[in-house]
Amino acid sequence: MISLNRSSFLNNKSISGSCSPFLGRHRGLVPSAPSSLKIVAAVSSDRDLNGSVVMESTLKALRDGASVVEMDAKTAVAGGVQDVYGEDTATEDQLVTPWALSVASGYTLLRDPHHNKGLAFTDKERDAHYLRGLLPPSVVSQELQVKKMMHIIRQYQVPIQRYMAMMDLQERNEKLFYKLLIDHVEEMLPIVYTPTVGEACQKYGSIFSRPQGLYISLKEKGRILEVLRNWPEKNIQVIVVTDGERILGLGDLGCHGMGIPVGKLSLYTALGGVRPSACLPVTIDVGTNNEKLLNDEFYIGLRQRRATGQEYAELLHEFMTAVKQNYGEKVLIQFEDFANHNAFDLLAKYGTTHLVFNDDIQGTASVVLAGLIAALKLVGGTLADQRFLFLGAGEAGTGIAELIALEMSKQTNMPLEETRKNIWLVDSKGLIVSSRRESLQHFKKPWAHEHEPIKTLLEAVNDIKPTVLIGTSGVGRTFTREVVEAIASFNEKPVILSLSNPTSQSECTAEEAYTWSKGRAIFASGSPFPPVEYEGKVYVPGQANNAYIFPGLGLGLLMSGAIRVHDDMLLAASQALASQVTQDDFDNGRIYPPFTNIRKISAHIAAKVAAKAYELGLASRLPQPRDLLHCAESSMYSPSYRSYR
Ligand SMILES: NC(=O)C1=CN([C@@H]2O[C@H](COP(=O)(O)OP(=O)(O)OC[C@H]3O[C@@H](n4cnc5c(N)ncnc54)[C@H](OP(=O)(O)O)[C@@H]3O)[C@@H](O)[C@H]2O)C=CC1
Ligand SMILES: CC(=O)C(=O)O
Ligand SMILES: [Mg+2]
Repeated sequence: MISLNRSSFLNNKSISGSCSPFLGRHRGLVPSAPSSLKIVAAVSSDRDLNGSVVMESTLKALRDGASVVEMDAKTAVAGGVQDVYGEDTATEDQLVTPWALSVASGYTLLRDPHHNKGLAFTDKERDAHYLRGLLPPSVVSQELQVKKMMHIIRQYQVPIQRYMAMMDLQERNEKLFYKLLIDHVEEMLPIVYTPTVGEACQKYGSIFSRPQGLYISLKEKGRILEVLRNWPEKNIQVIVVTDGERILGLGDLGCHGMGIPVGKLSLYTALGGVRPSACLPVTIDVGTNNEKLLNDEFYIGLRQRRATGQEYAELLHEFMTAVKQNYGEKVLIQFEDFANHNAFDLLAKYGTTHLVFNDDIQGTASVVLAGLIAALKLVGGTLADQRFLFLGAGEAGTGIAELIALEMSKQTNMPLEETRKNIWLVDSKGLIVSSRRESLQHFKKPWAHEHEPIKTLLEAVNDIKPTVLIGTSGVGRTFTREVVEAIASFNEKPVILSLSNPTSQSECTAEEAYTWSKGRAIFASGSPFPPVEYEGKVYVPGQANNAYIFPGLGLGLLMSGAIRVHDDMLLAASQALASQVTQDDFDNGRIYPPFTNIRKISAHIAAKVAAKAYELGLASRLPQPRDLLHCAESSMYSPSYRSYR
């Protein structure tokens, strides 16, 4: 188990001393990503996730006792050298990070979450890796470890304790963490993701034990590239970044927003099969305007009010530039939970130069469109036959509205300006209408239709008479009984989506939607609700959450080597997700498939997204694989333990 660390350098200069000469002695056989190195060290490995092949010759050389080196496909074919540490390219006056390679064994191996197997180390491995006596004699299977962990986690009554137990496991034994998450996805998702991750962010300072992810604060201005180089993994493929200003529907949580990128990336691995070492969670700390946090002795971020304007823009620009410089053109950057006054601008600014997407605007749009396409099977008619009303006209609301309008336009050949007229949005000041145009933020302007001003949602429902009601306000219990009864009074099957997270912010509960509509609502929510029994029938609400989309979308982008995200990819992802809803789901009133099949679903989404990337000429991984679905499925990370020689 070859791991890369700086402590070995600090403890033993001769090890690091061997790094540079080592490079010199083995031109073409350079140390590259530690993740690949780990795989090289495992006897059975021949391919790492997302395609890079570990050369059989390297494996053979290792078996034959050659030095511990890695040769990736690129290096072997071109004979070139990937200077992942920046050491070769650094001039004499530039500082370099003294990364060193070492083989983890004994106590260090047990403390290395990437390689630790706990009691699952075999007797042979215990002998080979100096583990004798460091573990009790029993040898158990990974399945038994999963069973035991589930037993422990289920004993915790409080969700945050379950969250902490999961985070602890992730820090201790990564493969076991992912096996648990994958094998028990329906049960574990609400723990590592919404709603519990919301509570975890609110309490992040108090529960903080070991840091996860990379913190980039104003203190690091001018040194972000250096900071990126402190991260131990070098082959990063996906970054989820937040500045913590709009964490779920919980507002500005500053640096405590880190729980979100960490959680989202664990889903990239568990749901989308992207290997964990390729994932980098980042929190940009520009301060917080949350007074409670500023006065909280356990707050872990900068104690200052948020930087804005040029100072903010410069830090973000330095980050975006450094990411590209360090990880190349094709690293995927997912913007997450930024406030809308930055989110739209960042997406517009970097959408043309980087592989970026905003999950709250685009991922959410794609998942909701998928649900609506599926819902049409229950409601009847086409998308263009529907009238949509949103509560909330921010990132999620206008993002969804725009994608629906785009899909309608494609289906009907009507101009976008026309299809938008089927869609109405209410914000905190009431219905968005033309008389408000001048004072509206730019992303609301396309929705300012001709209409008398309306102040309340109930009035808007009664006036617009929507067939579909979508909550993206971040404010709980805003779909009141009157609102639900009103929409149910003129729709046989009203579609009601309460998208706001976490559960406390949901516009209504599943029980309220079914009861107040007398069992006629087609309901889905951002955070999960349990099944509801109403007048003897059981209704199973779906979860309209971007977690259905971003892991598969990301995998498709990586697989194809896409260089940009295109709206047609979001539409392709929606169609792929909608096609996975079965008759059995419909019979239960669901417009989304269960998360139990999510890896299969993500593979389908990835294949369609990748196909679209090739079709649009945005794919760089050539030639196009013949069977993209097989390619997606076979490249997924496996949480099963590997054998160590
Ligand atoms: N299910 C999912 O997958 C996703 C869910 N979400 C959830 O959606 C919610 C909103 O996120 P996002 O769009 O990014 O947030 P934004 O802050 O961008 O938008 C919120 C919108 O809600 C409006 N609003 C706030 N309070 C009220 C109110 N009392 N009545 C009417 N409108 C109100 C705001 O009005 P104004 O503009 O006037 O201030 C604004 O237009 C969050 O809870 C988030 O968790 C987000 C992404 C994905
Ligand atoms: C799900 C999500 O991305 C959000 O609530 O912000
Ligand atoms: Mg989000």
